[in-house]
Parts: sequence; C-alpha cells; structure tokens
Amino acid sequence: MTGNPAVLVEHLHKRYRDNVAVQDISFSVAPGEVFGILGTNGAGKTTTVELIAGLRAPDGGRVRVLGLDPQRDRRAVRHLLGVQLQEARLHDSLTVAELVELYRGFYPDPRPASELLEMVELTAKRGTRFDRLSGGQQQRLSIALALAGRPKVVVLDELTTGLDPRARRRIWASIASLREEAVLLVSHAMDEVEELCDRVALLEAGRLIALGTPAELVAESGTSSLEEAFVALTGRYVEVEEEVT
Ligand SMILES: Nc1ncnc2c1ncn2[C@@H]1O[C@H](COP(=O)(O)OP(=O)(O)OP(=O)(O)O)[C@@H](O)[C@H]1O
Repeated sequence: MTGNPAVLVEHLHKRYRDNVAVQDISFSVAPGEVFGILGTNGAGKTTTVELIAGLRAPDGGRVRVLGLDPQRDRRAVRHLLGVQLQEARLHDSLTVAELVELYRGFYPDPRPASELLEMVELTAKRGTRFDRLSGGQQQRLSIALALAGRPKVVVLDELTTGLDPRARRRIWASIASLREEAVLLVSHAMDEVEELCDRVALLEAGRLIALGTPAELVAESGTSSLEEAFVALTGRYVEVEEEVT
C-alpha cells in the first residue's frame, strides 16, 4: 500500500433528501500530515469526515483510506482508522480502564493502556465510571480511545471544544507528537488549527472554497490572522452566492 495517500477524496457528493451537504469536494491527505477541516456551521465538515470514516455512503465521487474503500473494505478500514466524533456516547456503566481495555481489544497492536491514560491525564480516573466523569474528561477519554489501535488515520471532530486551557495544551502536544498517523482535524478553534495543522481545507455550503497552509490562507485573503482569513473567505463566498441568486 506504499505510495497511497492516507486519505483521498474525489468529487465527493452527499445529500440528505433535498439538502445538499457536500458538493464536489476533492482533496488528499499524506501520511503523517495534520489536515484541518474548517467551515461555518452546517458547511459539511462532519458529513465529510463521516464519509471518510465509512459511517455514511457517498451519493457520488469516491473516498479511499490508504487505497481502500471505507464502504467495501469496511473491516480493513476499521483497523486503520481511529475516530473521535462530536459528543461520543460510550457505555455509561463501564469504568475508564474497562473502556480502554475494550477498545484495545479491537486492534491487533494497541497502544499500552498506561500510555493512553497518561496522554489525556486520566490515570487517576482509571476506576471511575464513564457517567461519573466530567464532560471534559469524557471528551479526553474519547480522544484516547481514538488513538488506542495505533491508527494510520485519525479523525478528530471538535478535538478540544470545552476543554480547559491546560488540557488543550496537553492534547495538542499529544497530537503534535504523532508521527505516522495522518490526522483529520475538524475545528472551530483557529489557535488550535494554526498550532497543529500542516494544511487546511475551508468548506462553505458544502463546497471546498480554499485549500492550503494556514499561512497561505492568510495571504490569499489579504488579512493578518487565520481567524480574519476564515471570516473574509467564507464571507466573500456568501456575497458571491447572494449576487448570483
Ligand atoms: N442526518 C442528517 N439529516 C439531514 N440533514 C443533515 C444531517 N446531518 C447533517 N445535515 C445537514 O447537512 C448540512 C451539513 O451538516 P454537517 O453536520 O456536515 O455540518 P458541519 O460543517 O459539521 O457543521 P457544525 O460546524 O455546525 O458542526 C447541514 O445543512 C445539516 O443541516
């Protein structure tokens, strides 16, 4: 499988009844790359990563994860992917340690439980049931579980939303230290994207409207920060749309 991009998306389309969520999106992510997916609310970010993870089937176009089709090669792709989705619900009555063991058991060569718990500072909570963890602790656990199987591709949706500043820094350091994994990071936090992402795709109304390094997006928009670039590029697109319609 050498030479395959970690993730390849070509002319992807997805609609929910008459609502088009993803329109003709194409990009590829290299092994080891941290790739940000940005966009306004409802732009199609979660739908895009769900299509990549094989949780939804595309209506058009194709997705490949290390050369495999997430729909057709479901089992193989599951072993290559680690997924942290927004507000993951896990088994309430299991403890942190039990959930970590459960997830490790799904994979042939999992990370050690102690390493996973340390990464997200939950070692002291090993014996605590999931439903007794705070919201931020639950989220940190979902990140550890996404990394349990040494995935080749990690999907992180809203990685550190709701986490305190120290936990955010800690998680950022863990993500930055990943070397083999390609990371798809959906985020609204521009500081996080600037810190972690090699390249960024900017989506608006289901379309890819900009793609490049954070510095390239800033330069393209003629602004001085990624936040300003986001507002300018998405705003510009909306104005063009309004003129056309
Ligand atoms: N299960 C669904 N059924 C119908 N429409 C959906 C469904 N999921 C998403 N949509 C619609 O598809 C579009 C894209 O949604 P998506 O969740 O991918 O956006 P997003 O960019 O992740 O947004 P946010 O930043 O708010 O999380 C939206 O218009 C949304 O209303």
